[in-house]
Amino acid sequence: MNRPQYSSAEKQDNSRYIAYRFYTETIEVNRMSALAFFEAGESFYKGKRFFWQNPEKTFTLVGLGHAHVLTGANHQGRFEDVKSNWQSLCKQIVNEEHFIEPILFGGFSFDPLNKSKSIWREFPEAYFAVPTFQLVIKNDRAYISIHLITKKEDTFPEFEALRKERDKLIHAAQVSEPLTYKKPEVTGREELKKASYLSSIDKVTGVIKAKQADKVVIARVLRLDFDKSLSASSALYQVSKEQPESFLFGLEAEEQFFFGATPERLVKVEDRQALSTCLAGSTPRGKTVEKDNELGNELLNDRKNRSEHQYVVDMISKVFAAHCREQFVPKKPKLMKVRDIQHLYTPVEGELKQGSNLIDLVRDLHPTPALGGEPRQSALSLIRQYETMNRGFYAAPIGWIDAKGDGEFAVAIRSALLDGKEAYLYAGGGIVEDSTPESEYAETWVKFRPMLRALGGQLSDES
Ligand SMILES: C=C(O[C@H]1C=CC=C(C(=O)O)[C@@H]1O)C(=O)O
Repeated sequence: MNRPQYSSAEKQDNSRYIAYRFYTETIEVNRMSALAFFEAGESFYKGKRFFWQNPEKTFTLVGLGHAHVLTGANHQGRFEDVKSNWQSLCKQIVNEEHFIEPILFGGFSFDPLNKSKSIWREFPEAYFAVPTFQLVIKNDRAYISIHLITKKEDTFPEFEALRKERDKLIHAAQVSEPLTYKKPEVTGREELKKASYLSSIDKVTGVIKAKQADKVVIARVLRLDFDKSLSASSALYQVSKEQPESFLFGLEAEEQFFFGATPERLVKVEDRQALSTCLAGSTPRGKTVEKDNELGNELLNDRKNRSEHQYVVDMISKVFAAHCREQFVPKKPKLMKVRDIQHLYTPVEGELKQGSNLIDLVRDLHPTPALGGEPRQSALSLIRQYETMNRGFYAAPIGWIDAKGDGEFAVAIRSALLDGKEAYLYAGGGIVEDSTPESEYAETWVKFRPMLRALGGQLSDES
């Protein structure tokens, strides 16, 4: 794979420093379908696109093409590298007056120290891009920015060509028929390493009983086969129809596409106000209002789920205490109800201290005990030992940061990796002392549902 390594905004070139220049130009356009804009990039920017929409639908982001890529293979410093390279790049922004900030979008892998065989061949430990064309829809208004990051002095012809290209993309997105795609046809399904998943739950509960850890999140993979390759646009279309109340995300890396509909915010920063969400402890939705409320109340009062949840609240509160001046943590969780599942949910808020930024929070929060466990390091080594797979970008931070430092990262759960005619779906759950393989297995079926619905897979009766 021929991908640039970490690139900093200033590099030594012929023994003198030549700075990158970061040109950005934004126009406001008539509101258009973000998916249609994503689709408009199919011919020329395939493999270099991303999509993001927050659950409130107040912020939608699409990127086409790469003005600059930051990737990483330096697991110890991957967060720092992304942070400092982005800050250096932002210092090179030429146009002081830009009413829409340029955005860096991407994610990190779950655990770079996991050396299990990986199907995530196009996704390095950190993979971020500044798009060439950036669509932002916020407050019901749409903006398209062109980004050009170059060392060249004379960029006028290049920029003119990009303006023409931008206008073609806008036109294509605006005049296209409303997107509709048929549900894909699943031709096969395999629960990968099911037996070892079930026995890992037994082993991990044993380790927890022996007091070597308090909580460990164990996940598994389901593979779906199709008769033809699915397009990234059709996958996003299906997921946006099926899961409107979650974060929707999609990240292309050459011919692989990682996408999902996650209810879990890792952290958001806006004007130095930080917000995180503790989400752990789950039960299915009931078929009737009465049953739904009954299940919800049971969850709120269930000792096992409350203890799983509390580990997350304690850890996130600790990280916020280190990075925020004041923090606000409600004493008791509430319920978050999404289409297929209800969770215990506690929001944590604070105001960033001088010197801390969004990427520092991402670095220190990942993985929370909702995806790793408690204590973190023991949980991670137990996951490496027992999970027998490589999570890639599943359960890891995915999101964006702008040139001002505002941004938002979600936890990439309820997600799948599309790879040609195959899709790999991921789901896991928090294991504590009294977890059982049967109930954990059933819970993973509930967590597979968002992606099964999107990809046309049969929902299991076991859930
Ligand atoms: C690991 C997953 O969910 C986590 C997030 C919310 C609730 C969870 C739970 O109840 O176990 C998990 O910690 C997943 O969806 O794959």
